[in-house]
Formats: sequence, structure tokens, C-alpha cells
Amino acid sequence: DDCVCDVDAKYRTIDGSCNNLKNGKGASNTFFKRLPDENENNVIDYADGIGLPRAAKNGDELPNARLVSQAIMDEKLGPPIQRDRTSRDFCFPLEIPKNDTDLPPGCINFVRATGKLDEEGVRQQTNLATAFVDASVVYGSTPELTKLLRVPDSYLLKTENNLLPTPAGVNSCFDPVIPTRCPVAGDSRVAEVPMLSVQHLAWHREHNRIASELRTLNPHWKDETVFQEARKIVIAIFQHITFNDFLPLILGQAAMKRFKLFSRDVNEGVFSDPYDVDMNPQVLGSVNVAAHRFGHSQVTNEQNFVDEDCNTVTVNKLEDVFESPRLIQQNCGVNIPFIGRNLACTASNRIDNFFVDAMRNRLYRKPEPPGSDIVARNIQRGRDFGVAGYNRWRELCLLEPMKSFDSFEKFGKALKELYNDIDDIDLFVGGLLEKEMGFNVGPTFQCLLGFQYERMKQGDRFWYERPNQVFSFSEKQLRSIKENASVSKIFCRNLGIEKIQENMFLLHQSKRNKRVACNDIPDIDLTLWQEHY
Ligand code: HEM
Ligand SMILES: [Ca+2]
Repeated sequence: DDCVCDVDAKYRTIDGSCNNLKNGKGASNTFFKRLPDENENNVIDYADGIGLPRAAKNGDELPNARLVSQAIMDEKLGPPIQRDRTSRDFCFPLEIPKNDTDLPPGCINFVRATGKLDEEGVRQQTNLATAFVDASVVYGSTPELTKLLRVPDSYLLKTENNLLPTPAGVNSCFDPVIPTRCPVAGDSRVAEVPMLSVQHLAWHREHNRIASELRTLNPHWKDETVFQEARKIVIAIFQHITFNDFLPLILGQAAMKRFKLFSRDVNEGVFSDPYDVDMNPQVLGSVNVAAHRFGHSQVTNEQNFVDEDCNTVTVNKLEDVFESPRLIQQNCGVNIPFIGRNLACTASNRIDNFFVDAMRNRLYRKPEPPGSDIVARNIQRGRDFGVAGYNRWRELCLLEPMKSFDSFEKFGKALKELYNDIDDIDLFVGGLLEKEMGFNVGPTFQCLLGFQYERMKQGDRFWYERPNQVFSFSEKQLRSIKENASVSKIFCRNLGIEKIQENMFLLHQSKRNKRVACNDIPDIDLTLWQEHY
């Protein structure tokens, strides 16, 4: 959209529009992407080809998603220690079978994701967020939300008592502290669980800290300039941490290299230009409904308060805190450091086919008893989206499709009882059963996530490492970001924590990942942004 886009813009738009100047892809509120197959036809698997949820190959209904969840993904089936280190248009009933051992018979409330017909009359779903790694979880994906989050005519994001703002009319949470209401941030799921809320808070405060420093360094800048420059730095930190510290732990080194996801090593030069105007960054539906939901398997049953020595001081059961901001709002946020330390101190569960009961039997039990099942929802969501079965994705990923149920070893028998045909197995189920995986996701999810993040990087005109653009960082600025961007620093300083391990994504160890005082963690040198004239 050359006519509406400012091709010389120094800052990205909030909604991701005008990032790509040729195909315009990646903006919020646009369809999820369907992968074209060998013949350039979109890979879609609706029962009727255009919109009814996926069915089995022989035309029958697929096995009940709750049954699959019970048979394959119950934490009790796994090892005891899991840690690593419309009519049919709207409703798509998720039935709880009669003999379910954990939930009463009936239906789990499940509404189909809003669908719109594309030019070919095929049902498509809309991604409300931008496709880019652009810190839209901090700033929002629409100008309206950004406006709500910002202090008018200022470089700051709104806070209330140094906590996330709680504007009137936001009712997207359960049991907030009165008179305080539900918190808002760049993503509507901010109050899903306390450990997510504090992450939003850490980034929110980091924006305000950076912006305030930039204001002091550059009194002559307009407020808007201060805001956008701070936002640009926050986004760069976000991109650097996501691609260099987080993704390697999920995908493994080999996939990181295969998809060229690491940033350029500072010893080999600071700038790098991966941008490709023909790259479409849109998020694949299959990534949304299955591959990226690997995180649900990592969730633990508790969201405890943890002290400076990493000891639990209060047990908070996950099943009691879904959608409730109470723990983080109580007593002016006194619990925030305790929740923040839980993020740093506690191991997540393994990425595998086992899910804790709080997620698989008691999700949203409060305020909606008897509770929901995240696994059944994910399976059902895949069918709702018309996402093809697991074997089809293996094929598209150039992996050998599974030929026999026995290839799934221990769970082969259960799968055989549930599914008619091996090609019917849902992507979420097959992907998490891949046995090669230990610490990382298995090969199919590596392929899907690698493919996706490669596009989010190469399809991003504003990628933080790019040289010679109106928006490029100076060499010194970029070097300082790449050498010092640290999730530990951001969480430590912004959540009232005294000490933290150098890499918060890994557990603390006395030799390789020492616990240090926040102040001893190196920092980006913001004086490099001081403009002398
Ligand atoms: C306690 C923590 C979490 C809870 C309670 C939770 C809950 C949920 C729920 C209820 C949904 C919607 C399911 C549906 O009806 O389709 C969802 C979607 C999703 N979740 Fe989680 N989740 C959690 C953590 C995570 C983590 C750690 C990840 C990934 C690292 C993740 C990735 C996703 C993705 C990609 C979606 C689809 C998002 C969308 O379409 O908007 N979740 N989650
Ligand atoms: Ca697990």
C-alpha cells in the first residue's frame, strides 16, 4: 500500500500495517495463513472442504477430544516427576463422555473461533495480533488499545500505584481487588494467571524506565519521540531475547541453524540484513492451534510465592487463580516479587504428552465449574480451524509419515482404539508424542515453529539488526543491545527482586548460571541515545 504508507517511517505502526510495502502482510486483524502444498493449493482439511470441522478420512466423526485427552495426556500416565530441569457454526460441543473419571458428564463450553469466508468461500480465522515479534504484548495490536494504555500527551504507559492500569469497562477477569478493576496490557490475556501478569508488568515498567531515562538525556525531544524511541529499544530487546535466549531452548541448536534464527554474533559484526520483501510473516493456523501450544505441557500445578532464597513461602494452586488478578493486586502489589521469583526459581514441566490436572481437568473451574480441559480444547480447536492431521504435516515437513500405530510405542494401542486411521491423528496429539524429543519440541513442531519464526524474522522490515535504514540503530547502540539485552535484568529490576541467575530461562546453578545481584547484571548503555547538537 504505497499510497497510504509512509515509506520513510522511523517507527513501526502499532497494528503491523505498512511493515511490508509490497504484499502488506502481517498486520493485526487479518487471516491466519494456510500453507500452500506442492501444487500451490492451500492445505485445508474441513469435513466439507469449506468450513465444517475436520472429520475422519472415512467421513465419520473424529474421536471425542476429551477421550483422546484422557487416554493420552493425563499426567498420571506419565512418570511421577515431570520436571526438567451456529448450531454447528457457533457451537461445536465438546462432550464429556459418560464414564469420565474426572469430570461430570455433559458439555464443555466450546465456541468455534469466529470464521469469515475468503474469496473462495472457505472459512478462515482472524489473528487479532500482529504477526511480528514487535512487543505488541506491551503496546497492543490496535491504535485504540495503545491509546488506552498510554498516558495522554506523554512518553509513559499508564500505571496505577505503579501497577498495570485498570480502566473502567474492562471486565475480562475474575475476582479483582475492589475498588481496583481488571488490569490491561497489550494482550487481553494479561490476567490469565499471576505469573503471566507479572511478565506484562515487568515489560510495562521497563518501557517507562527507558522512556524516563531518554527524557532526561534528551530534554529537547518531543514526548512522542521519547515514547517511540523507548518502544523501539523495548522491541529490539524483545527480538534479541526471543531469538537468541528463548527459541534455542525450545527448538534446539540444529533447528536454530537450519532456519537461520540466531542473530549475527557480535564478534562477527553487529549489523545483519535478513529482510526479504517476499517473505510472508503471517502466522500459520497450524502453529496457532498446535505447535505453539507446546507451552501448555510446561505449565505446573502451582503458582507459589517464593522468597529470596528460592523457598516456597505460600502455595497457590493454579486451579484457584485462573483469570484472577487478586494475588498481584492485593496490598498494592506486595506479592509481585514473590511471584516474579517463582518464574526465576522454579522449573517448568517437560514438553511432552503429559499435562497437569489444573490445565487438563480444572481449567477455569473458577468461575465456571466443573472446569475445562486445555488438551481437549486444543484438539477441538485444530478441527475447528480445519487444520490437517498430523501425518499431513509430517509430509509437508519432509518427514516420513507414520505408517503404523505401533510407531507411537507406548501410546500406539490407545491411539489405535481411538482413531480409525493413522492419518486421522490430530496435529497437537502426534506432535507431542514424538519420542525423539526430550528437552525440546519434536521434529514436526521444530519444523513448524522454525518455519514460522524464520518468516517473522525475514519478513520484518523493521528487524532490529538491519543497517542503513532511517530506523537503523547506530553501530554502538546495536552492539550495546546485543551484548546486554537480558531477560534476567528486566525481570529482576522491575519486579522488586534482589538476586537472580544470569539466564532466567535456565535454572540457577552454582557454576554455570550463578545467582547475582540485579545491579551486577550488565545493562544497555542508554547514554548512547543522547543526542548532542
Ligand atoms: C497457565 C498458563 C496458561 C493457560 C491457563 C493457558 C490457557 C489457554 C487457553 C484457555 C487457550 C484457548 C484454548 C482454545 O479454546 O482454543 C489458550 C490458547 C493458546 N495458548 Fe495458552 N495457556 C497458558 C500458557 C501458555 C503457554 C506457556 C504457551 C506457549 C508457550 C501458550 C500458547 C498458547 C497459544 C499459541 C494459544 C492460541 C492463542 C490464540 O489463538 O489466541 N499458552 N491458552
Ligand atoms: Ca508436560
